Amino acid sequence: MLGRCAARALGALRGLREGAPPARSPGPSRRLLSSEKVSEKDHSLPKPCWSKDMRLLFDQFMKKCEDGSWIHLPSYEDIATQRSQDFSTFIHAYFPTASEQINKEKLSQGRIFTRSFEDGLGFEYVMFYNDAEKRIVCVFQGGPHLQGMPGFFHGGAIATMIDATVGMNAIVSGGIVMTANLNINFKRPIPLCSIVLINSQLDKIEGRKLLVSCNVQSVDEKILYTEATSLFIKLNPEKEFHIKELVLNSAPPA
Ligand SMILES: CCCCCCCCCC(=O)SCCNC(=O)CCNC(=O)[C@H](O)C(C)(C)COP(=O)(O)OP(=O)(O)OC[C@H]1O[C@@H](n2cnc3c(N)ncnc32)[C@H](O)[C@@H]1OP(=O)(O)O
Repeated sequence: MLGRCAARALGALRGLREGAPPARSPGPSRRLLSSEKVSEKDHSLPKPCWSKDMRLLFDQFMKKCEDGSWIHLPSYEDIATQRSQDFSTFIHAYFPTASEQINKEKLSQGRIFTRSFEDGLGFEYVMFYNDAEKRIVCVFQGGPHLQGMPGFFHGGAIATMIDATVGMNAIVSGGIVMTANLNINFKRPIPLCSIVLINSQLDKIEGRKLLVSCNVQSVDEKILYTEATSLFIKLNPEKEFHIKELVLNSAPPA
């Protein structure tokens, strides 16, 4: 019951952004003009580069969203710099010395790393959040530019997707957080261009610390590729930020 209420509340938050695609029936993304600096395209919706299996998994999870137990998380190229100035301001105020060293001219070109590749070549993924269970499942299809050893994914690419998934779980559960520690056991190499499931779970919150674990499995769950544990530190223990809303409605303004 509580879980459903939370899911409805999250769903309501989604609706705050004008033109946000509804959770149950995602619409097509608006075509970009070449002059636009930041794309409004929701990269977590089906694209031509998605394989049949990726599309099938997306449809299965969207079905699970229908009763509100799971929530589809949209994903854009930019979150902080365009959509929420106060988010950037907070982060820069938390790290004043590091902030001074940022090249402000380059800042406007900032993009979320996992969304900076051409469609199909890098990270294609979609995340679904279960509020009652504090879980995120990420369906990940890595492209050919993520190669490490010939024919397999680069370990750094896997680590990146793990960090993005457990990080999103920590953000949705705890607010503004940063990765303090990430431990990864690579148990089996992941064939290049395959689709895997990244299952993350919030294990514990201890004051400012959030512990999140995850595994990476084949779609049929027969192969356990990777296991990881992580520690996130909450930066805003007192200050309430609309970070959940920001994540769920993270499109830059039109
Ligand atoms: C929306 C799209 C986003 C998608 C998700 C993306 C997720 C990606 C997230 C990232 O990759 S973040 C980038 C990588 N991380 C960093 O650059 C963080 C660098 N580290 C820091 O800036 C600071 O160490 C940090 C902010 C994490 C903590 O510094 P603080 O000064 O705020 O906290 P402090 O050092 O006082 O530590 C608070 C508590 O955490 C504990 N702690 C901190 N770091 C720890 C550590 N590494 N291991 C164990 N414990 C640690 C520390 O001992 C202490 O425990 P107690 O409260 O019990 O005394």
